[in-house]
Amino acid sequence: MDINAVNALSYGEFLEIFGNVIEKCPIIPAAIWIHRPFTGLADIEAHISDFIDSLPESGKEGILRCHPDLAGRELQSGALTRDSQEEQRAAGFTDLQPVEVSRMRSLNSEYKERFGFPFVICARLNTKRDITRELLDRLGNDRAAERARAIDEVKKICALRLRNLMLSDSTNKL
Ligand SMILES: NC(=O)N[C@H]1NC(=O)NC1=O
Repeated sequence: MDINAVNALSYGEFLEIFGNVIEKCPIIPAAIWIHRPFTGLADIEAHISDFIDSLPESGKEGILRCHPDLAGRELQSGALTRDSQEEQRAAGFTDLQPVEVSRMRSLNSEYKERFGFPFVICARLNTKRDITRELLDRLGNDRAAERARAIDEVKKICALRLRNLMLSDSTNKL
């Protein structure tokens, strides 16, 4: 789908296709709709990024809390969004040994206990080994630095989801 096709979508169609580029936060693509016509993929990405940056810290944490845990219960019960399911699979989280699942769960809990929001990382850009190492590393950050780091990861996830949508013929979904 090229940018002209994106600009020709109705509001409802746009949300149907781009509604989950930030996990479970359709209000974000809804909010940037006003900036149409977009000049390209980078323009959509920049509007989303600016919108997120304009939020108060509580709003940014709210976005983080919309993300499911990596290797969490939702993965096991099949309750993830399709995007998240594919990303977690790409990082190897669908093939974990029970001992690896327990390790991830306990690290996720420790992280959440420390920061009050879930650990977020762009799974497609990392292996499960990188992710465990990063989680341990990032546990040493202070809350403000960690919030900013996690939001950067949200933007990376968004960039890849947008690319996927633009490269696929998403209008077929309508
Ligand atoms: N917690 C977390 O990082 N979740 C995610 N990361 C990613 O790439 N997709 C997700 O759902």
